Amino acid sequence: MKTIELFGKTFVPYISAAEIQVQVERLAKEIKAEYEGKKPLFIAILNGSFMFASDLFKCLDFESEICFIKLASYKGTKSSGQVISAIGLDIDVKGRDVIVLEDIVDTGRTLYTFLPQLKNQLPASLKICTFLHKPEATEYPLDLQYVGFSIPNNFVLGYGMDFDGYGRNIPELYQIKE
Ligand SMILES: O=P(O)(O)OC[C@H]1O[C@H](OP(=O)(O)OP(=O)(O)O)[C@H](O)[C@@H]1O
Ligand SMILES: Nc1nc2[nH]cnc2c(=O)[nH]1
Repeated sequence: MKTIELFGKTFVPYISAAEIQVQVERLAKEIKAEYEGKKPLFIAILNGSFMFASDLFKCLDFESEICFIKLASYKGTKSSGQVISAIGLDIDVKGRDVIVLEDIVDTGRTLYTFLPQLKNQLPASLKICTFLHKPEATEYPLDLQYVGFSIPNNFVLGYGMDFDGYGRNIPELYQIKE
């Protein structure tokens, strides 16, 4: 793996594609042990999760469903603060065993704001599976049941994650060089 230059920033190799695959397979095994026979519904949050969701889903050799949604955030009224709405959630989640798929939990704000909306739709169960977690950066309390890697609070690039729109297609993970 070589160094990558993007918009004046330097990124250095961090986690190889082979190491990623090992953790994806480990997560798939853990999920299978808990969900086989339950026909779970995976809800992957676009854009960043597309590569992780694809790799994970390929490893799940039992009946499961997946859909991809986009979260749009906008300022609500003064009293309601930030509002996040889900675009593309066209499957009824009521009574379903739902697993939300994320590429990264950083501050935790995205999921902390969005999960109550999913809970309102009364899934049978609701868990989070995230490829990356930055524990030092997380300000919002979240129960993360499945985590690929816990990483330090440095900006990462690749494996679906971008810097100003670019770098999502890199099959391994890079870290910013400070
Ligand atoms: O825990 P948080 O601090 O809320 O950060 C995590 C969120 O940030 C990224 O999404 P982003 O908004 O960059 O959109 P993208 O997936 O389209 O790149 C990532 O995919 C998570 O959804
Ligand atoms: N690309 C990228 N997107 C993020 N979104 C939240 N944290 C990160 C990060 O470290 N890298």
